[in-house]
Amino acid sequence: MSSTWTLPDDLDLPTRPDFFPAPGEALPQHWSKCFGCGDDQPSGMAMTFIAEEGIEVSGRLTVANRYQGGPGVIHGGILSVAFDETQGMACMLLGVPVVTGHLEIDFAKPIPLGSVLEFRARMDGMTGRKLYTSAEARIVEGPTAGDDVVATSRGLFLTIKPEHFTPMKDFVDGEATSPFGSSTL
Ligand SMILES: CCCCCCCCCC(=O)SCCNC(=O)CCNC(=O)[C@H](O)C(C)(C)COP(=O)(O)OP(=O)(O)OC[C@H]1O[C@@H](n2cnc3c(N)ncnc32)[C@H](O)[C@@H]1OP(=O)(O)O
Repeated sequence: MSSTWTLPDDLDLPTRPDFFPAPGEALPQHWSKCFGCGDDQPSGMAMTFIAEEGIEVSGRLTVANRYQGGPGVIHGGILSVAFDETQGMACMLLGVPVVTGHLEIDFAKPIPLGSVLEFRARMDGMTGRKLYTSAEARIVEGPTAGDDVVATSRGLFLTIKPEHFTPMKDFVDGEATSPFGSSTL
């Protein structure tokens, strides 16, 4: 089964901006306490990202034992976090903060614990504040590594003003080590 996601006809495709890291360079984390990528989040997934050619980014996740859902396999929610994070990072191309409005995943194959997953995401187009993204994941290390796509995702992100996060400021855990709400390069 796959989704019924269809892209609107009237999308613009952004070009790669000068400020974006060159292909092969690392992308900065967008928020140090983020569960997906933050280095100040000990319980987090510590994903890392690099800029690819064009308007693509890639991310890596090592499937730790604590990410288990069914016996021996990754939890679908963890996989969803990884897609959310990777597709959000693809939106860095715009240089403005975004949040996820809608995310949908197709889980195509079981992913064993201990696998290393590579996610590739891109912006498929935008209109106004709405950014349409897609991504896929492959197992690049582990007992079932190969070229097969093991999961796919489509997501809608909305640009926001930095003030979006201001009402949440009092709920941040501990001292922020990167500027609050600075989801930009
Ligand atoms: C570059 C930075 C890198 C960041 C990486 C981050 C990775 C992690 C990202 C996350 O997990 S963010 C956390 C999860 N998401 C949230 O907490 C967002 C919660 N929702 C909101 O705050 C608001 O609903 C939202 C800002 C998304 C939209 O509210 P707004 O009042 O700003 O917009 P509005 O509701 O007027 O919708 C604007 C347009 O988007 C459309 N829209 C909004 N939500 C939608 C939805 N869910 N599905 C489809 N369309 C949607 C809406 O129909 C409308 O379309 P039109 O312009 O054509 O009229």
